Amino acid sequence: MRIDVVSIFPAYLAALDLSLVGKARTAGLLDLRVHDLRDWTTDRHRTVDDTPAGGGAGMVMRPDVWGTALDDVLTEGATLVVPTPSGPSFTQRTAEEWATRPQLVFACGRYEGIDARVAEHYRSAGVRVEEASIGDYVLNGGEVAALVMIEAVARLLPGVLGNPESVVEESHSVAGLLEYPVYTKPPTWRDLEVPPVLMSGHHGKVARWRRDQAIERTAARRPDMVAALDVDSLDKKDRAL
Ligand SMILES: COc1cccc(COC(=O)c2cn[nH]c2)c1
Repeated sequence: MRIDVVSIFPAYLAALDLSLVGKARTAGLLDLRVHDLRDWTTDRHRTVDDTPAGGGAGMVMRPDVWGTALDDVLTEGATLVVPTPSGPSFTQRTAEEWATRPQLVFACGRYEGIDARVAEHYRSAGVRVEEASIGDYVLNGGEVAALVMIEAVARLLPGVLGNPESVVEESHSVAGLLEYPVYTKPPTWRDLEVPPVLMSGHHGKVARWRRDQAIERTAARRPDMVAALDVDSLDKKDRAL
């Protein structure tokens, strides 16, 4: 998979050279390229923004500079991702879908955002354009959101994570449930005990306890997710436990 990030703060993306994503790059599993949007400016001041049409505070990123940059970066079958507070929520399902794409191009907006005609132009040119939000808050730019989404996608790529089982088991992957609480040694720590069932060696009981914990946690912390639960599939899995 190829991932490109276009930003006026390319240094922000240096974190991608570390750990998991860094290993995936050196192993050739991920072709990650970071670009400075200002490389596509033509004026002496390397201007990327201008005042908002219709007035109002702040600045808007110009369509012409973004257009020349994205024309150079987008390849056949690419998905253009625009991190923005006003996009649909990025979830584990989104990460799973994007992990199958040949190329993701992240357009990191700053200021008040990017001229809306950029997304409109590429959509009408047949490019898959996905505006995506990582949460209901406003950041100063899309770079941090791009880091979040790239990590969530990259770790799903075959060979990137040492231990593939841990991808399946974990939170938000099992039937839309939150993850159960985890424990390790020592069996007692500051008078707190590991739940005895986990020390029983009875795998069926452990699996059921974990399932029950995941359901309880989801109901307590994320009632919104309970509404979307596929109870039948839960039942089926429960009967198998
Ligand atoms: C492209 O237009 C804009 C405008 C304003 C801020 C940003 C940066 O993204 C976020 O703030 C964000 C992404 N998910 N949750 C918050 C982009």
